[in-house]
Amino acid sequence: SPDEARMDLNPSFLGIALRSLLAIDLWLSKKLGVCAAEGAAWGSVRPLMMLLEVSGHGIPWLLGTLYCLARSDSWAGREVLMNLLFTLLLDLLLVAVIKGLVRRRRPAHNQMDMFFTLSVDRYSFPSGHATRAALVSRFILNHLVLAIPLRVLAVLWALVVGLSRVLLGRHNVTDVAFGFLLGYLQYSIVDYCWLSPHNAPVLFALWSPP
Ligand SMILES: CC(C)=CCC/C(C)=C/CC/C(C)=C/CC/C(C)=C/COP(=O)(O)O
Repeated sequence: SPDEARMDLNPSFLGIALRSLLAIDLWLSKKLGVCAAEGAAWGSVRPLMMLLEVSGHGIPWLLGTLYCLARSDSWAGREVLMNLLFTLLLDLLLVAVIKGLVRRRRPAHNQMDMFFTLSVDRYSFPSGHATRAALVSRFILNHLVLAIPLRVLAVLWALVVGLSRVLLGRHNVTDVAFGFLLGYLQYSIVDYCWLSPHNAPVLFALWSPP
């Protein structure tokens, strides 16, 4: 119809801005994917990036939290760990739903050699490592009493995990940027819905101290 033709010929400012952002994103992400393969410009740093990948993977965080929960002998410790577990599971669910809805393909230069992935992890938006890094870092800063250097380290770790996703070629810059934002917001949700023996007594009765 004439109306549709007019819309095609006069794309909105938002449409142009989004398309430009995506073009810059693809161009920048390709340039930054310097560890995407052994033979890439920074291929020798790839093992270090893979180590960062493991440090932000869901499996070690879930198993580590479950292990600490099983060993915890205080109510306060169990409460924090139970909420961390809830946070990690909520994050997996939310990222899987968004990845499944958006279905953005991973960058062409990525090698799909990640360990232990879910089927939705063939998609790249948002970066699950970035969401986890942001929320775990915020969780740690808010619930552990740490010296300043360790607090700085927690923030640096999250930033470096996010950066490593782009350097490895796993993600575009916008996947990681949105991942950070989502992880940050998810922490606010968890803080708001904080589980305690008062509002979830059954859950805590399951994990009575040994
Ligand atoms: C152990 C418990 C309590 C539950 C297990 C729940 C479950 C289904 C865990 C799966 C964990 C898993 C395989 C996570 C995938 C992590 C990953 C590779 C994400 C991709 O990150 P991205 O940054 O590349 O998007």
